[in-house]
Amino acid sequence: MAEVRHRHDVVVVGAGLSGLVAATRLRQAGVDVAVVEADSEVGGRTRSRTLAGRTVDVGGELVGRDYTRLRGLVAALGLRLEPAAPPMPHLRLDRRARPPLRPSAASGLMAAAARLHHLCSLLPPQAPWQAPLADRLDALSLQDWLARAPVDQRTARLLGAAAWAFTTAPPHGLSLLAFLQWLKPAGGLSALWRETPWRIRGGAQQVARRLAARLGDRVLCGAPVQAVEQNGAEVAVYTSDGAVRRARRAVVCTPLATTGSITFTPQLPAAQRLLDQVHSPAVTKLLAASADVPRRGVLAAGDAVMPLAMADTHHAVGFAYGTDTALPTPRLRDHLMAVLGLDGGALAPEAIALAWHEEPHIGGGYPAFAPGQLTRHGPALRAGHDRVHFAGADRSTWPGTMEGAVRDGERVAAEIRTRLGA
Ligand SMILES: Cc1cc2nc3c(=O)[nH]c(=O)nc-3n(C[C@H](O)[C@H](O)[C@H](O)COP(=O)(O)OP(=O)(O)OC[C@H]3O[C@@H](n4cnc5c(N)ncnc54)[C@H](O)[C@@H]3O)c2cc1C
Repeated sequence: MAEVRHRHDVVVVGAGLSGLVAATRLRQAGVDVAVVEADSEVGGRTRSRTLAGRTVDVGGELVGRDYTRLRGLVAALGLRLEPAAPPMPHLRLDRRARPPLRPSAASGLMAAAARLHHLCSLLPPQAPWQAPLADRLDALSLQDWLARAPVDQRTARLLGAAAWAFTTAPPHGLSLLAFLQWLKPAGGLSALWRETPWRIRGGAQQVARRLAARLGDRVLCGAPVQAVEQNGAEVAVYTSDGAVRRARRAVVCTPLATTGSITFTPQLPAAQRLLDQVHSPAVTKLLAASADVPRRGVLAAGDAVMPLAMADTHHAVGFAYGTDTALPTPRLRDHLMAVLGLDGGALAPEAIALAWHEEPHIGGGYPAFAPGQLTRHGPALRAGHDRVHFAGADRSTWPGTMEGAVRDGERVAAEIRTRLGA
C-alpha cells in the first residue's frame, strides 16, 4: 500500500484515558495533535457493555474519593457519578469465615494498617524508589512482610487476599514497596475500608468516548502502531495500514505489557527496554446479572478462584487471576455465586467475562512489580527518549487506576508543551 503522509505537532499512540487526556490538553493549548489507536474503539482498559439491559464496566469502574483529576474531568464532560459497590464493613474473608469480619473490631488488622500507613508516609509520591528505605522495602515481598508483622494468621491471610485482589498479584510475587506505592494514593488501608466507592453513571468508557468525540477526526481507531522512528528533527509513526505520521514529538500511551511490541529506532535505552521484564498478571473480570442479590451489598475477599467479589442489587462482579482466568464463564459464574454466598439461581444465567491478558493490545491487568523491580525500573517509567515521551496509568504515581491515567496524561501534555513552547 502506498505511504500516506500526515504531518502534526504531536502524535499520540493509544486512545485510552491517558492518551486522550494528553491529546485534549495539547489541543487546548493550540497544538496540532493526532491520536492513533490499535483497537476498533477508544477507552483501552475502560470498556462498557450492556448486561440484562444495564450498562456495566468490564474494565476500570470504581472511582475513589480522592480521584480529584478524574472527578473533575467527569464533571467537565457532563457525566455524573453514582454509588457503586458497598463499603468494606461487609467484607468477608471467605465462605468459611462467618460472621462477616468487621475490620474495626480487629485490632491486629488496625495495627498492621497503621504500620503500612506509616511506611507509605515515608515514600516521596513522585518517586517511591528514591526513599531512603526503598531498597529494603523493595527487597521484601508483601508475603515476607506479613510473615514478620505482629498479626495473627487470619489477619495476615485477609491482608494478603485483599492486596492480591486489588493489585492482581499474589503477596509472594509483589514487592512491599510496590504495594505501598499502590496503597499511598488510596490513603492507606483504613481509608479504603471506610470508603464508599463510586462509578460513572452510564459506564466509565463514556469519558474516553466523549474526549474522542471532542477531538473529532484527530482520533483514528483500528490503526496499530508498529514502529516509531526519530531523527534529530522529527518523529515518524508507522501504522499497520502502511501510513506514516510525522510530528515534532510523539507520546506513547500504551500499556507497559504491550509497549515492547512497537519497534523504536533508534533503540530505546536499556533501562526503558528492560521495563518489558515487569509482568502484568492475567486477570478476568466477570459480571453476572443478578435476579435476587441481597439488598445490602456484599464485598468478599479470599476465595481461591474469585479473590475479589462484589454484588449490588443489579449485578455481581468477580475477578479471577492467574490460571483460574482460563475457566469457562459458567464455572466462573458458579464460583462467584458461591463466594458471595448466594443461593442457587440468585444470579441470572446472563454473564460477561473479559480476559484482559488476552486482549492483544493490552496484555494483562496492570503491572505488578516483583521484589527488587521497582527500585530497578522505577526511574525509567516516565523517562522520555529525545522526541518520544511515555505516559499512562502503568507509569503514573497512581498505578492501576483511571486517576493515574488522567494524571499521567496531564503530566506528559505539560512536559510536551514546555518542549514545544506551546
Ligand atoms: C479488570 C480491570 C479492572 C479495573 N478496575 C479499576 C477500577 O475499578 N478503578 C480504577 O480506577 N481503575 C481500574 N482499572 C485500571 C484502569 O482501567 C487503568 O489503569 C486505566 O484505564 C489505564 O489507562 P491508560 O490510558 O493508561 O491505558 P489503556 O487504557 O490500556 O490505554 C492504552 C491504549 O493503547 C492502545 N494500544 C496498545 N498498543 C497500541 C499500538 N501498538 N498502537 C496503537 N494503540 C495501541 C490500547 O488498545 C489502548 O486503547 C482496572 C483495570 C482492569 C484491567
